[in-house]
Amino acid sequence: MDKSIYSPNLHVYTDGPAVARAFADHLVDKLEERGEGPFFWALSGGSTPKLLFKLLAAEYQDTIDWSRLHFFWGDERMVPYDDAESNYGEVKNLLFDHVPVVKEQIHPVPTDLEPQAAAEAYAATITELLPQNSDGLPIFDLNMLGMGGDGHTASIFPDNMALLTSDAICAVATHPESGQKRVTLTGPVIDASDEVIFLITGSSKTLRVAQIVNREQLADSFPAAHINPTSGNLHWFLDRAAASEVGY
Ligand SMILES: O=C(O)[C@H](O)[C@@H](O)[C@H](O)[C@H](O)COP(=O)(O)O
Repeated sequence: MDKSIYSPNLHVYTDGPAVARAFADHLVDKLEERGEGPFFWALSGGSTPKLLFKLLAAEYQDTIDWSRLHFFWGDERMVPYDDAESNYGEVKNLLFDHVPVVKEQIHPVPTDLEPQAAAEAYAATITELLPQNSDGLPIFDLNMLGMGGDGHTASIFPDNMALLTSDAICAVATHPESGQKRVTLTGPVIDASDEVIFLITGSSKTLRVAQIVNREQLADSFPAAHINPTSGNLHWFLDRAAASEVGY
């Protein structure tokens, strides 16, 4: 990792709910800033996003013009949508069933297909709907990511760092412990996003966050440490627990 260029904008909040609220308010600001037109948002799975989806459903019904939003996923588990493991199913239960989203603007990974076919079909949808940059890569307006305890992000795991530089838009990944098949956006597509925001909370992430933000040697082995959007709009929304070993 080129230590001279990797420096996420850190935002530290009291706890998980405060991180979720900060993200929700940022989304409102981003939509206002854009004025009008479609807004392409890639969601992530994980625990902190659950807090966000519940908050949006409870308090942001009237604050957000839901008709502008197109929903995608940074990664998805290859399970049925009604499976407890489904990232899409999670958002449907916590958010989509409670706010006036436009059904046709929800673009889940087609997990009823075989993994490779699902990745190709999902990539075709993304290519069809999103604007592209000068490299022909789709531009998400906002890419929301988490970071696993092993430093993975989306479903780019430490044992498959090649996905960080893949020329595919989406790829099939395998969870290193469970063997679960996933579809994930690749590193170059994530880095083509107009803005990338990591939501990282809890003491289980303290060491990893410190290793990456303090640019310790080990950082190179964590996929999350390599996400660096060409826009420069890289933000880490942390709670105090996750940020407690960051050297300012
Ligand atoms: O599908 C997934 O599992 C997520 O996309 C994954 O990348 C997640 O963001 C991290 O594992 C962090 O999850 P937590 O926030 O629950 O620690």
